[in-house]
Amino acid sequence: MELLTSILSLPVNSLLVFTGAALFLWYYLQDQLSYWRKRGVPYISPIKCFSFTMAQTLRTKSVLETTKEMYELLEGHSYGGIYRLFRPAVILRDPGMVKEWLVKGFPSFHDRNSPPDKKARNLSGNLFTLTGDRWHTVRTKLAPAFSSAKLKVMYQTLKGCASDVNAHLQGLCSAKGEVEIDIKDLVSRYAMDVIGACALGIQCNAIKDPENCQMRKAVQQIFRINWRFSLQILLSAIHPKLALLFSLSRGTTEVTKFLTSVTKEAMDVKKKAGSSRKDFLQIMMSAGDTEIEKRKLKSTEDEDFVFTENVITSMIGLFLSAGLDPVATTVTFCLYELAYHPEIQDRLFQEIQTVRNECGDEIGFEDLKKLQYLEQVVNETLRKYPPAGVLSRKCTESFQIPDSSVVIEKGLGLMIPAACFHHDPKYFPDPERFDPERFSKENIGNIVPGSYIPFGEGPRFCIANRLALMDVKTMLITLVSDYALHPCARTKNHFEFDRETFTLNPKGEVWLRLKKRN
Ligand code: HEM
Repeated sequence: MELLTSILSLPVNSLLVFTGAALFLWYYLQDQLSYWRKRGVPYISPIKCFSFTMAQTLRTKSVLETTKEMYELLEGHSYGGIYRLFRPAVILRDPGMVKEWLVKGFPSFHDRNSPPDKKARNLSGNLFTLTGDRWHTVRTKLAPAFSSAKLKVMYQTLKGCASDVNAHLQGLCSAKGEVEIDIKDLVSRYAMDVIGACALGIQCNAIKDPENCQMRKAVQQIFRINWRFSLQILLSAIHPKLALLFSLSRGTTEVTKFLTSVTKEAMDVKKKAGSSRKDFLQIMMSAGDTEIEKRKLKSTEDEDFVFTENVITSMIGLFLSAGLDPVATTVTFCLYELAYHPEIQDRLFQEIQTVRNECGDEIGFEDLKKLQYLEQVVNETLRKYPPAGVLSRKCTESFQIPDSSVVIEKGLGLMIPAACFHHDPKYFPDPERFDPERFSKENIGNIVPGSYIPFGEGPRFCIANRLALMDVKTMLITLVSDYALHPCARTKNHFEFDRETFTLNPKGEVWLRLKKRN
């Protein structure tokens, strides 16, 4: 009543403007929210979608949980329409279509949904978020950093970190021959040392001196869903550029400052010392120099210059965070499953022993290929616990859905629910069972194409998938070779997942008993 009285007391001009704005908003919302109904596409109601968006923003549900609900609501359809607040988007439900859309249809789904920030502020200008030609330039320059020759060199770094872990565990086990340990913490420290060396060429000492490892504390923040990130998602659902207007992005100011100063320091050291180490930072610095030379740019301030310090820092932030959490959680989930499946653990141990005996104790880079069962165990871990369970794209060029008259319009978002495929009994019977046999030589051919995509699909698949697998495998070999893994009194018999992380993460500590093998 009070509102009505105040509206009626407004001057006529204001009333007209107010009514016009209200009518426009009403028409706009009506139009937007009937988008899928008008096109005859199966869809989830705007109200239901609104509840999902709010649950994600308030973190009462994770992105994965809401995606699973959407997947179930669209049962029986190959794809469906959803709404991110007022903006229509599409969810792909048929794995058979993944290649068609992400590989053949790449020009139409070239970019991710992240709002483009040309200045790459606040860790926002990395390969994951870059769009168009800038993404292409950076991806092309960085691809050789993951060649077999480069991986072989990195393998030595990984082995060096493995010896540190071994020495650390030997110390812990010296009294009783066994130790109860938060394996998530141990593995994350191991992963930090590896990626610090590969990305920046520095020693993080997370195994030897975890308390003073500022780097791990900072990098762990990057994949955390803080209020800035939730707000960014909400604002970009209203309009992609709104989030930029408020200069919001994943990194907090402190993390950005910390990484900017560490990266700058490492760059200065390299410039002075003329380092020949081919870590990721060195590769990007050289790419920047070549770019300036080739394009005869006067300065790095040129607005088309790609490898700016902001882009390099953002890339370092991405490499460090991707090398830390997804790798560490994959190893943690795997060790946990092995502790509960002694028969799988024994078979894996036997395989490692056989290969070790064949190659004179030290498993070399080329020998990794011989560990077929290890490959199956890792694949099954990534099926059951995919670190990045939902892939996203943005429609960059209108796309006609094959064998249909429906056209996906430029600007619409696309979601590919990888984790839902991995857990759908239609593609993986009894999906909660940990069963590496699904990936045996006999069975792997039966996997429905597109239903197993832990590293994504198409030209934007994970650039570092081979490094990630090598990293995960080396950690598993190190631990399984010398220690038998068991649950202990502090081990929880099921996982609760952390809703505040961008990637799949077990909430809290993961305790196991490690018993030294003879
Ligand atoms: C087990 C570990 C990892 C998993 C499961 C994983 C998974 C993924 C997935 C699903 C994507 C999105 C792919 C798509 O949209 O199609 C991705 C992208 C990416 N990942 Fe990984 N990743 C892992 C480790 C790493 C590591 C260690 C690095 C770097 C050192 C890394 C760097 C990247 C980059 C740069 C992209 C963006 C690629 C582009 O858009 O061109 N990832 N990753």
